[in-house]
Amino acid sequence: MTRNVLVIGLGLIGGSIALALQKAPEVKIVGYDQDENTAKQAEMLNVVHETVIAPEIAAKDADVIIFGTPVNATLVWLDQLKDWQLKSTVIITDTGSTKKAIMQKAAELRAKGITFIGGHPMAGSHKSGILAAKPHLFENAYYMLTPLAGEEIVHMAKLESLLKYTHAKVVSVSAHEHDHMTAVVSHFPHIIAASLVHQLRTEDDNYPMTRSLAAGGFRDITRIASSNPILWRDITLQNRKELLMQLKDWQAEMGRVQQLLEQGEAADIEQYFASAKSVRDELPVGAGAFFTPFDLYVDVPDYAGVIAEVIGYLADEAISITNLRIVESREDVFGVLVISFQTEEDRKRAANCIEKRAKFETYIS
Ligand SMILES: NC(=O)C1=CN([C@@H]2O[C@H](COP(=O)(O)OP(=O)(O)OC[C@H]3O[C@@H](n4cnc5c(N)ncnc54)[C@H](O)[C@@H]3O)[C@@H](O)[C@H]2O)C=CC1
Ligand SMILES: O=C(O)C(=O)Cc1ccc(O)cc1
Repeated sequence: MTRNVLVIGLGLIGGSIALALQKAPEVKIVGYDQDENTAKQAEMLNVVHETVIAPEIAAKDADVIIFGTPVNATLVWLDQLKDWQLKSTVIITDTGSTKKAIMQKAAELRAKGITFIGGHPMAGSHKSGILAAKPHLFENAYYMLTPLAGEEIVHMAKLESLLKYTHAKVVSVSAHEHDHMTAVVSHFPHIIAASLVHQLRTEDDNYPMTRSLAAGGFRDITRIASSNPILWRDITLQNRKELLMQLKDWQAEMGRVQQLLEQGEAADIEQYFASAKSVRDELPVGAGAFFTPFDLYVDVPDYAGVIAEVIGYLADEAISITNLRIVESREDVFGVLVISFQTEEDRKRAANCIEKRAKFETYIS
């Protein structure tokens, strides 16, 4: 029997979910986006099977409804859908980066007999919009569910039987655990990235050249400052309490750094970096990664056609790539070519192939 899925909000995440779920058998995916142009593109690019001009039109036939909207917009919809005509068996979920406020609304929905299970795929990018959507975005990433206490197992099973087509690792946590952990690894780092960019901007008057030197490390650590400001405004507002606690810890940490600098003890400063390095080096690779997990760095000399040469070797061995970019971190003759793969296996094969055939050094960041 056909499962009707309604996706509301067809940007990076809603679009990627819709594309991934098209691999499920007997699923019809209907989409809605408040932006008409996005809705048109969703149809043209076959991200969904069809679109509707108002979500309540498709909601009455939906077996599953998924919100891919910014978290404040989701709260507004959750209020409105209390008056929609819905199947008694419908499962409603979202993809939002915050969970506490959304699960408070879920409790109100439960009181009306409507099932809402919070969801958050821990994969994405600083890019937004439907054109950035891809079916494999969530592969190998954690997909957190935040059911209300006492949620029925059959409801969870129904949702999970669909989400398995994202090939993500589905785990359940409480809304509080969710908002605490994501504040640490995702939301607070966005604030730090934005603040570093603001700090760079203050250099413009006296040292305008500083910007041109912002390569390599600075670009890496501030990539997420290029994310959609509306999305991050809403996430920050909804997770304000956790973020204020993170900020307090950060200020204490900076106090520790200030002391290290004032004391100027080489061994203590080295230890500070060494202990951070050992924790960073032990972080799991590939699991729960936010961006392309399987990047391979290739040291390539600067001559015409070098990229085509490397890609040619990979094509010869039928190793498919998902992305390609140059990191402009060096001013000398060597650049760093970063090639992304879908799996660890592909990355290993590519490293062997490039080292053997091109004799260029490769490494993993
Ligand atoms: N960007 C990321 O990497 C990740 C984002 N998320 C969460 O996923 C959700 C969507 O984020 P993205 O896809 O990145 O954003 P996006 O900006 O790419 O897409 C959002 C879409 O929702 C539409 N929209 C906005 N307000 C709407 C409304 N009131 N009704 C209907 N449609 C509306 C927009 O037109 C747009 O197409 C957010 O809740 C975000 O917190 C979750 C994981 C990763
Ligand atoms: O691009 C990145 O590294 C991200 O941080 C993507 C991201 C954004 C929001 C989320 O809730 C989860 C992941």
